[in-house]
Amino acid sequence: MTAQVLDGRAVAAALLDRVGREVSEFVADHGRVPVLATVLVGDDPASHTYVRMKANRCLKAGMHSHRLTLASSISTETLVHQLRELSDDPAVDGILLQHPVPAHLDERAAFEAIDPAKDVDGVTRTSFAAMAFGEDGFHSATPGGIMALLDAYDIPLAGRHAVVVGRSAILGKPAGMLLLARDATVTYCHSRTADLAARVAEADIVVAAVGRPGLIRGAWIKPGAVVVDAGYADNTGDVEHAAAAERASYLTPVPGGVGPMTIATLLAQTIRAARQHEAARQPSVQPVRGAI
Ligand SMILES: NC(=O)C1=CN([C@@H]2O[C@H](COP(=O)(O)OP(=O)(O)OC[C@H]3O[C@@H](n4cnc5c(N)ncnc54)[C@H](OP(=O)(O)O)[C@@H]3O)[C@@H](O)[C@H]2O)C=CC1
Ligand SMILES: Nc1nc(=O)c2c([nH]1)NC[C@@H]1CN(c3ccc(C(=O)N[C@@H](CCC(=O)O)C(=O)O)cc3)C=[N+]21
Repeated sequence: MTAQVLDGRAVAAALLDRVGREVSEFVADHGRVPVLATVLVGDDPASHTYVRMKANRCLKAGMHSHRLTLASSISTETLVHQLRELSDDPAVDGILLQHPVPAHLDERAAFEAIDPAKDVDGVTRTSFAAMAFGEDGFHSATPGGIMALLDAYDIPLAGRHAVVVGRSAILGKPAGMLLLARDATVTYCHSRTADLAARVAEADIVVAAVGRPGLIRGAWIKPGAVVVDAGYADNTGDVEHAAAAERASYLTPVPGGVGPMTIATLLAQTIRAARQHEAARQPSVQPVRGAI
């Protein structure tokens, strides 16, 4: 058996078409273009590439991107201040702070300086709680993109054993929460997991989110399992692809799988934020002046 490819590029293109149409409607209705602010700290070339890709996609979808690049030597206070300014800026609809920030900075404090109404990358604790409780809110972009990709292929999740390898706040942990919300039985694995091979071998659905090429061996995959490879180190995933494709029912390629879905989800959430932003500006019920 050779696995069917989960074509993230194609599913993302369809999603971005829809976003483009929604942006045109938004511009017609409100006379302005939605704006995504991206914040990058330091000069890691890979991070620059991702941020540039996101900005290019914004333009293609008819949105503006406002790029802020900060020196790696800045303090947490400065970064928090910059993010609060963007949060308070009425011209900004969505904010993305590229992870990871340099190690001397408090990344959590920086994420929390993002107004949850503008948290289109789903990194704040408000967004995380909404994901965990199954409430309305912005999804963490990569896990949201993974769910949209699984749904595009009608892959059933309820009652299936999902094994998530990796537990970062922007990827592994929220991916498990979203799978749990869809009634999967979820196991998290991480750097202290005792027998990774045995845990992966039990999975009906594997989500690899580590950043170590080849960590997940093809021979570990249960025949018929669905394999989602979110790893992205040197343009390479975490899964040993050729061998996994012999056993999996579905497999995401790298590139062309989770990456494009992440960007499409980010932009879909940005147009949603812009609409909510406009709705909040025009309250349908006018306050009664002098009533109290
Ligand atoms: N395609 C896309 O859109 C995106 C791709 N990525 C990619 O996904 C990968 C992970 O990103 P991110 O979550 O930010 O990375 P982090 O470095 O923040 O987290 C990595 C996770 O992997 C775990 N881990 C490390 N080594 C092992 C091991 N030997 N066995 C099992 N688990 C291990 C860590 O465990 P512990 O917690 O114990 O340290 C940690 O939870 C990267 O390659 C990144 O580039 C990320 C975001 C978006
Ligand atoms: N706060 C935050 N949110 C993120 O979503 C986030 C982040 N930080 N830090 C870095 C990672 C990495 N990431 C990628 C997004 C798209 C592709 C992508 O679209 N890649 C193309 C390849 C593009 C090419 O190289 O030509 C693909 O997989 O097909 C890759 C990687 C988002 N990340």
